[in-house]
Amino acid sequence: MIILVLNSGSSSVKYQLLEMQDKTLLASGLVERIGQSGSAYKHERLPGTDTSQVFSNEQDIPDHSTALDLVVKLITGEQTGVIKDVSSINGIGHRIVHGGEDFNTPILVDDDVVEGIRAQIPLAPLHNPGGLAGIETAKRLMPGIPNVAVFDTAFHQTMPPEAYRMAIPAELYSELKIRRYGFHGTSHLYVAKQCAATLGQTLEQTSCITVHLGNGCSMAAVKQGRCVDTSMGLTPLAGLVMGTRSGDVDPALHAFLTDKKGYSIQDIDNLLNKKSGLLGLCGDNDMRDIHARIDKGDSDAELALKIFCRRVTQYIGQYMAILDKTQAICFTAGVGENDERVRELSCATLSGLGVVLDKKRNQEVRRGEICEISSPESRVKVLVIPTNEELEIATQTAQVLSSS
Ligand SMILES: Nc1ncnc2c1ncn2[C@@H]1O[C@H](COP(=O)(O)OP(=O)(O)O)[C@@H](O)[C@H]1O
Ligand SMILES: CC(=O)OP(=O)(O)O
Ligand SMILES: [Mg+2]
Repeated sequence: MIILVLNSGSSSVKYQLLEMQDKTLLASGLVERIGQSGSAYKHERLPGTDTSQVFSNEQDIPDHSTALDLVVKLITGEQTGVIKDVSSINGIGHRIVHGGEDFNTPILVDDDVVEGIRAQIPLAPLHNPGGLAGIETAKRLMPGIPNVAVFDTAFHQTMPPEAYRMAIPAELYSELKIRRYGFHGTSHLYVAKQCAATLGQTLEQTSCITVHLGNGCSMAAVKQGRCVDTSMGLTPLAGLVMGTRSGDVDPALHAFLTDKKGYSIQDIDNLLNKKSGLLGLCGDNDMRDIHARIDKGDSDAELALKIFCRRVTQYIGQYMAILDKTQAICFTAGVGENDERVRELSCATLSGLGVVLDKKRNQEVRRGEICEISSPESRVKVLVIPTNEELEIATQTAQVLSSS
């Protein structure tokens, strides 16, 4: 079975083509800056093999439809391709960020599902439109091939009401479904499964904290394989400090800013989503640039790093307090997998909770591999686990297709 996975963002499409029998990656790539200047693609054929070939180019890519057209050309092209034509594809798996309360499992896309995804756009304005564009374009360019939607929110649907309800008037939940949803669920689930395998047990036997630190950052408390709490909320703005998102702030900030600066709701939304986080604190949002500045003695960059890591520490403490027994803390995604300083600082004050990092192991993490970075006396294992949202989406897509 051949599955195409599309992870459509607001201005990018990441894709993977996989042969599911042995989970071989046939091709992968990224189309970025869609609709902006400097749009470009990077495509890799048979990644990680001797014959691997990388193709890239800067070219005009005005919209998602053009981007997907390009993806189809790349995977079927004479030089770049790995299949003759799209009829070899058995199914297309789409990452959809917000599924609300309606979707707690992956689902075959029909008109009702499309409408359900559209209905959540107000709660994920940066993310859901790209996902929908991916589905609509796939239907047009690859008619007859089934589409499956895999939701970021699905894994978190097992949270109990005491985790997902907010302390605001109850009718706002019944009328508008205002509650915590949580995101990056596909990544949290994949990492929890990998954690279980690393500990030599089933997912149902596994209680761990998954720490996804990428562009967007979130954490999940996983008890016996099920999510019981997570840091993002109604939208992907809540919780941890992120590249450009504030994470948790005092809710009174909105009224105060309107009063003092005359900001509109839109202004504040934009401020907290796009101009805050690490970027707002120090003017840079890529952790690598922040370290380079700290190394030159920049105190704004240092403070931004400290605030970022302190929030991670606080959430780890919170989640250890609600899990009966935390077996492991798992760092993942761009920052979590690659940034030893963030991992060290985030765990620095946790020894009282039985979490002790081994400095050397933490520095010697090998890219792309699962590594244990806690010291032998640590009561809680600390692991670095590379995430693979696309593989998890492909696996779930294949399961839906096999059972439909
Ligand atoms: N070597 C590294 N050290 C620190 N941070 C890194 C490193 N490599 C990548 N990153 C960070 O990872 C982030 C992207 O993470 P990723 O999980 O790919 O995000 P997304 O999937 O949301 O685009 C970048 O913003 C960058 O700050
Ligand atoms: C939901 C979310 O924040 O996704 P990303 O990290 O891809 O922006
Ligand atoms: Mg991501």
